[in-house]
Amino acid sequence: MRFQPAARCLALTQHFRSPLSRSFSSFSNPGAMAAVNNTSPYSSLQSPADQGVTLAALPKSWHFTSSLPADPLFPTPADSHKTPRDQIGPRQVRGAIFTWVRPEIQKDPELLAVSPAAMRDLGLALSEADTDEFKQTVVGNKLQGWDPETLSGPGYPWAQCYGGFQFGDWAGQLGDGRAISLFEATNPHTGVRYEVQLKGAGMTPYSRFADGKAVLRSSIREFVVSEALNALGIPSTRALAISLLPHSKVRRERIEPGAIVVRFAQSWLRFGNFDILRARGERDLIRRLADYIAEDVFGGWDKLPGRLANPEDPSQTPDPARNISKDAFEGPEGAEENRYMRLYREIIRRNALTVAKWQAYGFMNGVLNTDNTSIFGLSIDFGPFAFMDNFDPSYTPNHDDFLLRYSYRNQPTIIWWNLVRLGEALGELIGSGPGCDDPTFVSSGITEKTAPPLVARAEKLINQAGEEYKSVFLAEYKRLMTARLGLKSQSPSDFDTLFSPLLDTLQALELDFHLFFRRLSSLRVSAIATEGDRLAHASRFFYKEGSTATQKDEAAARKRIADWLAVWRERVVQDWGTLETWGSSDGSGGCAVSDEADEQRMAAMKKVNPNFVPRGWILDEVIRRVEKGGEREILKRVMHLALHPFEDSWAGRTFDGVPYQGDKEEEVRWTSDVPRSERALQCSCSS
Ligand SMILES: Nc1ncnc2c1ncn2[C@@H]1O[C@H](COP(=O)(O)OP(=O)(O)OP(=O)(O)O)[C@@H](O)[C@H]1O
Repeated sequence: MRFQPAARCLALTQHFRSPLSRSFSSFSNPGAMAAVNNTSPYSSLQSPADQGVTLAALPKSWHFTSSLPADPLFPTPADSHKTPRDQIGPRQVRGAIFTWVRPEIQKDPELLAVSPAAMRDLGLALSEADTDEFKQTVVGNKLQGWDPETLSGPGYPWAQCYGGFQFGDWAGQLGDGRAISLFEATNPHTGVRYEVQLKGAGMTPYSRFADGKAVLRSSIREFVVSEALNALGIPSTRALAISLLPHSKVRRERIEPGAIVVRFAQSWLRFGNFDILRARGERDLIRRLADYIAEDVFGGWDKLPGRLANPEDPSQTPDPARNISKDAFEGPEGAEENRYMRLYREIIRRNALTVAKWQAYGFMNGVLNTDNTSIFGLSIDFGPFAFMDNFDPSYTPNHDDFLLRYSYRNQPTIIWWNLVRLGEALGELIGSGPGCDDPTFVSSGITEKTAPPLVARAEKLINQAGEEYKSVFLAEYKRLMTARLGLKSQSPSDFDTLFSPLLDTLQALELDFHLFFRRLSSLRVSAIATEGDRLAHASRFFYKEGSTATQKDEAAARKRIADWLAVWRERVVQDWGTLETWGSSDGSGGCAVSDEADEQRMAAMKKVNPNFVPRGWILDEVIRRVEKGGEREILKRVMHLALHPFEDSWAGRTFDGVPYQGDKEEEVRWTSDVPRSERALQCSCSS
C-alpha cells in the first residue's frame, strides 16, 4: 500500500503504533424555508407534499435509558425531578452511563429558525414549527413523555457520562456538560430513529467548571454546518432548530447572548463513552455498552461486517460479508474474530468513510479529541471547524492548535489514533476471541495466565484493522475525488498523475479548494483542446485580484494549471469520449467527447462540487447580522443555501413547488472569491 501520493491529504503512515502498547487496563418542500419575509413563516409554507406528523404524534422511545445503567445518585427520573435544579451540580459519576437531568426553564425563548430538511428527516410537519408545543419543547420548557405533576411518564431527559483524550492527553470525566437528550424519535415513514438533544440547556453533573450554556455565535455555527454537511452527503449530527434566550447573558471573552440548538443523531455515543469506563476499570459496563451499540444502535449483531477474505490485503474485500451469527468466530487460531471484533470493524469502517469525505471536501473539525469522535461515524461537535479556503494541508481552523495536531493533513491519522484508543477499551473483549462468553472471563476477566494470548490476539487484530482502515479510507477518497473530477472510471495512476499534482498546484498557487472544483465543473472539454486554450482558461481559477503566488509569476502559474488541465482533459476524453464522435469540436485523436456527453459530465460534476459551503467568513457575517443587527431572515437564507449547496443560483427560483425569494447579491457574494482578509480564518474553542 502506497501513501506517498496522498501526502497532501493524509499522513497515515507516521503515526501508526502498536495499539496496546501502553496499558491494558428539505423537509418535503425544503425551499420553503427562506421564501418568506415574515418572522414566523412556517405555517404559510405548507405544501401538499408535507406528509409530516405533529410533535405529539411523532413516535418516541427511550431505549438508551431503559437499556443502560443510570447514575446511582438518581436511580429514577422522579429522584432527579424532586431534586432542586441548582443542586444537580458537577461531580464524578461512577458505575453509570448517564444521569437523569432535566433542562433549565427558559424565559421568553425566541425560535430563530428551523431546518426544513431536519423537520422532514424526523418526520415532522413543517407547520409544527409554528406551534407553542414545538417552541417550548426545543428549549426544554416542555418535556415530552413526562408529567411533572404525577412525576411519571415513559421517559425523562438525560445527560451522558463520557471521558476523552484531548490533544493526546487523558482528560478524565467530561460528559454532556451542556447537552441534554430529550427522547428518541422514529420517523414514521423511514423508520429511522434519532436521539433528540438540546445543547446549551443548563448544567448537568458533567458541567465541570463551566455554566451549561451555549452562546448564540457557536450555536449558529453548529446549526448551519450540521445541516450543510448532511446536504453534502457527509455523515453528521443534525440540527433541527435554534432558539435565542433573551434573558441569558453568557460570559466568555465578552458577555454574549445565549442560545439553544436542538439537534439529533442516530447515536450521540462517542469513543469517550468507552474511554471513561476503561479508565475506571468498569469492564462490565464496557461489555454492556458494546452489546447495546451492536443490538440497538446498529440493529443487531448480524448486521456487522465479518472477517476479511485476506486481512493482509483488505482491498480484496471492499464489502465484507454480513449476516454472521452472533456467536460465530472467524479466522485462524490466535486471530479468531468474535462479535466484538465485528463491532470494532463497523466503527472503524464508518469513521474511515467519514474522514475520507472530510478530506475530499476540505472540511476540518478542528478538535478531533476522542470525545468528539462518533461511534456511529458521524461528524460531531462543531467548535472551531472550517471548510478549506486556499488549499493548505497544514491549515487548522483551531486557533489554539499550535502543534497542528488537528490540521487537515492529520485528520486521517488522528481518527486512527482515536480508533486505537477505542481498540484499547474494547481490547479485552476483542482479544478474548472464542472465549468471550466463557463465564469465568465474563465475571472475572483475565488472569496472568490468560492475558498473554489475549493481548497477542487483540494486538494482531487491531493492527490488521489499521490496514483495513487505510484501505476503506483510500477507496472512498479515490471514489470521491474521481467523481469531483468528473471521471467515470478509476485508473490506478490517477493518484500520481491527477490528484497529487492537482493538490500540489492548488497549494503552490494558493488557489481556493472549493472554487477550483466548481469552476472546473463548467469548463468544456472543447474549450481546452489546445495549449493556448488551456493557458487562456487557467486564469478562471485565480482570485480576481490574483493571488500572492500568481502575482509573482502569473505566466508560470498559468502554465502549471494548463499542464494539469491537459492531463485531466485526456482522462475526461477517455471516460466520456466515443469513437463515433470522431472529428467533433473536441478533436482528440480517435475518440472525442460529444457536446451532449460533455453537458452530462458537467452536470454530474455540479452535483458533487458544491457552489456553496458555509465558510468561516460567511458564518461570521451571519452571526454579526443576527447578533448586532437583529436580522432573522439571513439565518433562513444561509440555511437554504446550505441545504441546496449544488445549485447554480437560488434567489427567484422555485424549490419543490415553493417560490424562494432569497437575496441575489448576497448569494453571489457568498459563492465568489473569499475576501482576501477573510481567508483561512481561525477561531478559538470558546463557545
Ligand atoms: N459551557 C459549558 N458548560 C458545561 N460544559 C461544557 C461547556 N462547554 C463545554 N463543556 C463540556 O466540555 C467538554 C468539551 O467541550 P466541547 O466544546 O468539546 O463540547 P461541546 O461543544 O460542549 O459538546 P458536544 O460535543 O456535545 O457538541 C464536553 O464535556 C462539554 O460538555
